[in-house]
Amino acid sequence: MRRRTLQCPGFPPGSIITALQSQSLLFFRTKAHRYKLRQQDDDDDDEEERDKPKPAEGDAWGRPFHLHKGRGQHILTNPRVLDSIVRRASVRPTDTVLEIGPGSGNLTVRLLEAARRVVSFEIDDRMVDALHSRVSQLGLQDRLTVIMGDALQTEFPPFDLCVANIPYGISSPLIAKLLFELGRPCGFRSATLLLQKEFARRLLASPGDSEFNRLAANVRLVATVELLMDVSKKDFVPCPKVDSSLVRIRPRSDVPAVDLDEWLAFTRTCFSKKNKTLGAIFKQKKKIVELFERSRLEGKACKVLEEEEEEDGVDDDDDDDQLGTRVGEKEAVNALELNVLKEKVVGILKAGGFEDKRPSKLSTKELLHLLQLFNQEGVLFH
Ligand SMILES: C[S@@+](CC[C@H](N)C(=O)[O-])C[C@H]1O[C@@H](n2cnc3c(N)ncnc32)[C@H](O)[C@@H]1O
Repeated sequence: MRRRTLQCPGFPPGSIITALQSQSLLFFRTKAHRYKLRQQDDDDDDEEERDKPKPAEGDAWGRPFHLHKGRGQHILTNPRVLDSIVRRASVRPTDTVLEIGPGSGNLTVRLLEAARRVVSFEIDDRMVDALHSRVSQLGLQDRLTVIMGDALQTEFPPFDLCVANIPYGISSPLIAKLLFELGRPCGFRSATLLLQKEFARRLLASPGDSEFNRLAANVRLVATVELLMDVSKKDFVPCPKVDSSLVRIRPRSDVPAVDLDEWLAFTRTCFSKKNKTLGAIFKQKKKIVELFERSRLEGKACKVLEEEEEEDGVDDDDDDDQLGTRVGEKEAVNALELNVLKEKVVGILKAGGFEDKRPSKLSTKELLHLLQLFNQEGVLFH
């Protein structure tokens, strides 16, 4: 049977990389060489051995290996870029580094050389095995802890820096986890992450920029973001469709005193239609109902009805007619309360001068001010 195989740096001879089953020749640079990747048939093994490119990275795999695009398995193979990531991450010899998605370990081995220890989260058990073998061969195993599992679902241990070429599919929730779920202060100096270029641009956007969105607004509240370098898609195997950017995210030490859950729920509402005016967003019935359900007004409205029910001796055994009346009463009260809430919300927006403004143009200070105005009037988002 003819089977397609592909040689590439970071993989042992004979590795099967299904994501790369194209007939074309692929080229990419390494520090010293420009390696040629060539698809060959298995029955050309002898020729393959002769012609095979020297792996750019040490590796320990001795068995076929399929890369899963769905898990973002694009291996960064350019040693220049890998070295640069570690350098720009400013790793200190005393640091514990958190790495998400070590894959075959191209970045991990460099981090291990620079840091005191590395804790890596990897979801793919085949990668974990390969990483363990590779790191053991280098004698660096004592400084590496690999946690097998989904990085989003597993608690992070304390760490000084996060440095990672992450699977791009988890960029948003991972950044949210790093910045909003580790408590205050976060306890780490910075996260140096390789991200999809377009995603990185959104993260770097300022209010008024077309890319500015809820994620950028949330991140700006608690961190600063800087662009370190762009990385070509040609530096990965298999070659993804998109280019990448390395960014550094630094948690702020001066985070405004705001309930972060309340802030996140508030920006979710504000940015639900980022190019509409806040007046248009908050006048939507759906939004008012959501606010009604969450705000204290709901508590009050329901309480009134519950008290009435207690006084009337209404209980679960009431017949359907009585229940129907009750439901009708409840709906009427709810409709009234909804109108009151809508007027209140519009009044707050008008008084603060926000009715005609668009969320994508508001600074953190302005958003915080609006949230404060809402909260002062008892309108809660969380
Ligand atoms: C883009 S590759 C990076 C590999 C390596 N760091 C490199 O630079 O070549 C992403 C890695 O993350 C792993 N991964 C995907 N989803 C994950 C998750 N939710 N938690 C932990 N690891 C994950 C994949 O199996 C893959 O090894």
